[in-house]
Amino acid sequence: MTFPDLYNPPFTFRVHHTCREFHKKSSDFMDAQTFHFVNGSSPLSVSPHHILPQDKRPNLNQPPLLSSVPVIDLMEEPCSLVVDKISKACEEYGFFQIINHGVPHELCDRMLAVLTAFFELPPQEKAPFLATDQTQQVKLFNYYVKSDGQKKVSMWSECFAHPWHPLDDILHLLPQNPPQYREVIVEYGKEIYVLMKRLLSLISQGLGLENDCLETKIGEKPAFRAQGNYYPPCPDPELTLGLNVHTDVSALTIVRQLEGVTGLQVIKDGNWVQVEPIPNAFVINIGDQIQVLSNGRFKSVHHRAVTNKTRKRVSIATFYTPDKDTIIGPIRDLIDEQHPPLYWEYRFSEFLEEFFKQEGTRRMVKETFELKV
Ligand SMILES: O=C(O)CCC(=O)C(=O)O
Ligand SMILES: [Fe+2]
Repeated sequence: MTFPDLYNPPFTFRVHHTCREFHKKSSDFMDAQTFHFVNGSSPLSVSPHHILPQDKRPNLNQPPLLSSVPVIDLMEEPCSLVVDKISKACEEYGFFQIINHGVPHELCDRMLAVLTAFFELPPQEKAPFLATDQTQQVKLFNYYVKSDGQKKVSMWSECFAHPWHPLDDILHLLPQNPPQYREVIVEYGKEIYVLMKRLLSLISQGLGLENDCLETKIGEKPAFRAQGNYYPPCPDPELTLGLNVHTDVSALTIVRQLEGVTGLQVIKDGNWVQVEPIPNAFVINIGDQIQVLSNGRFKSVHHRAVTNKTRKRVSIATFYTPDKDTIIGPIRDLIDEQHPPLYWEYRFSEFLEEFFKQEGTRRMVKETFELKV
């Protein structure tokens, strides 16, 4: 791969100067934000605001990653076998991939295509979506890591978040360009909704609970948030990350990743394991809330996205998360003398408060709610 002769720095927007019309006056969040467009350019070197301190770099030269996460065929018979495999994967990896899930392949391709087209619009066209406060329904933003001295290092990615279902009330807030964006996310959201419910049922059964137990515990008004992630080729993948090491705050996450490009990695026994992009598969991961509900039996595992020199990567994560007023704690049926509760019961808003407090760090949110036994 050769890069263009000219050094072409990523486009930077200081939100409160450039997009005054989106400025919400009293927002501290706003003053702290500088957004870095990383698309559309292939710089010869990584600019300083993307360079991680030594101890936070990905260290890609480690020995090759030997295993990948389990791949589960949802059509396999009998269904009890599928339940057992999911249960084992949730205990051992916190991640698995599914095939034969019933969501049309071409719809998923279209979803990633419109997302890519959106990210590849000129910066000026994306500027109206730049995040100005945490509560914004539709927002374009970068994740960052706080390095020593609290300096913010942006990840080598752009993220675009908005609800994925139901969309009637917010459709007008979603991009008009590319023109198919709205219809595709509506269609995709409907399919993911069915799949999400099916997975929650299988995971409940894997815990030995009633089919609808997890769905009921997560509550009647779950939040359906989607996050598109765009990782352009990076001149020096050793210096930066696409997404910092994290666990998902959700109950459950369904990720679709572009075929043919690796990047997602998961911690397994202290090593980073690559989640191979398999044609027409979804990556499923347990979020913090199911870890707590299952009393620690199913794991919400640290993962990250690394970059590469030659190929862009795109993914969309659809999260299923409790409403802020929902009370979350270990499910009573999973507690007995051998399995004492490992977590306090909390209101989900308390969890979120802690989550935002730890912004920019390698978060340890659920650990804050651990009961010390
Ligand atoms: O790009 C990926 O595959 C990872 C996405 C992810 O972990 C997230 O959005 O939380
Ligand atoms: Fe994630």
